[in-house]
Order: sequence, then structure tokens, then C-alpha cells
Amino acid sequence: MTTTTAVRTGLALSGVTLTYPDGESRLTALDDVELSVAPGEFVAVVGPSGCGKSSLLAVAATLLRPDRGRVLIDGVDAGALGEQQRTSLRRERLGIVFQQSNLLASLTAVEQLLVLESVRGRRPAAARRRAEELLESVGLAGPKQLRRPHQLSGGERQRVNIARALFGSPSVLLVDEPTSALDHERGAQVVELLAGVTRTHGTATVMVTHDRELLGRTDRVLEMHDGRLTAR
Ligand SMILES: Nc1ncnc2c1ncn2[C@@H]1O[C@H](COP(=O)(O)OP(=O)(O)OP(=O)(O)O)[C@@H](O)[C@H]1O
Repeated sequence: MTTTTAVRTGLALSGVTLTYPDGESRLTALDDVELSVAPGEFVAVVGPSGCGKSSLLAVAATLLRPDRGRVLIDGVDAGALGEQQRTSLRRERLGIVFQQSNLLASLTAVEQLLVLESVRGRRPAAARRRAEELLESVGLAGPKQLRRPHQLSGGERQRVNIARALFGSPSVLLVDEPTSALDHERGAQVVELLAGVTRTHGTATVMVTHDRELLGRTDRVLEMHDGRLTAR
């Protein structure tokens, strides 16, 4: 099955509950979570350590199956899909930016974007052009595109991460603590960039953070406490 025909409607979680084994009992990491993010909307989720933010992203990314509830990506119910179809859904519809910039040490910035290209089957020259344009759009132009991760700053590496997440034209962008390794000014620039790409690429963007000073550029802020999500 291919999911490419689905219309872009963004991300919707309804009644999502996730538990982990915890000795004899189970720990509830997500408790009846409702979340709906439209295309072009930038939503922040804040909350203390251990409240369930990473679990929320993992479920939204279809990497973890919830005990109960539904996860819809562009209206496609991830729970109804087999493993292979979920992998396709993820590849075609989701962009994920992790906390650590998990770039491959031996590859240049432009190669980080192209590394998955053989899977997608775009023509090499067109793919390279797109990679260069995307890197430029996140503020990495010219020779910096040919640098390896250790030759880039933390903020620049995070920009490569964001460009890489956008490479497959995702409709949902999931971002985990993108500023945790950055000082305030660079963190603010990365959030500004995420606000910009949300508009220009029309992604339904969810950013998890504990840095409350960076929330001014988001459309909506949700609070997470003990696995429960509420509007602020
Ligand atoms: N694989 C696991 N097995 C058991 N319990 C887990 C597992 N992963 C997370 N937890 C627990 O689930 C709860 C939510 O964890 P989660 O990592 O989602 O929180 P978080 O808000 O992302 O925390 P942080 O801000 O510290 O990264 C915590 O109590 C955590 O200890």
C-alpha cells in the first residue's frame, strides 16, 4: 500500500493511553491524550522531566503503539497498519528532529540529506539540488554544505537536522527538545526557523521543550503533567 494519495490534514491523537511495565504494575506515561495539529500550525508541548513528552512524540511518530486510542497522520490510522505500512507512512509523511543531532560523522551536510535518497528513488541530480536548496533555506549556504558535523556549530548541526527532516516533504514535523544543546540566542534562532518552515512547508509541527522562554513563536502551547495534556 502507498499512502501518498491521502490529503494533508496533519496530526490527530484521540484517547491515547500508553503504559510501560513497572515492576508488578504498569506506569501510565500518556493518559487519554487528545491532540490535533493542523497543517501550517506550530504547537509546543511543555512539562517537567518524566511527564511523558518523549513518549508522546514516540507515539505520534508511530514508533510506539499506544495501549488505547488512535493516531491519525493525514487521516491515516497508524494503528490499522502493519509494520511495513507504518514504515512507509513514516517515510512519506513524517519528519523527526531528535534532541541530539544524530548526524553521521563521515558525511557532509548535503550528504546527510541524500543518504536516504536511494530509498526514495529520486534522480540523483534533482535530489542533490533539492538538498542544497533546503540547506540554503535553513541558513547553510555555500561551502558549509560540504562540511562534516564536527566542522559545524551545534546550531548549524541542528539546522542540518531540520533540513534532513524536511527532505521527504513531510506533512507532520515532530521535534524533540531542539534547543537543549544550544545557548539562548541560538535556541531562539532555531525556534524561529521552525516557525518559518512550518509556514513555508505547511507542516503540522509539534515541538517538545522545557524551555518556556522560547514559546513566543509558537501558535499554541500545551502543558503536559503526569501524562495528561491540557491547554495553557
Ligand atoms: N521504556 C520505558 N520503560 C518504562 N518506563 C519508561 C520507559 N520510557 C519512559 N518511561 C517512564 O515514563 C514516564 C514518561 O517518560 P518520558 O521519557 O516520556 O518523559 P519526558 O517528559 O520526555 O521526560 P524528559 O523531559 O526527562 O525527557 C517516566 O516516568 C519514565 O520514567
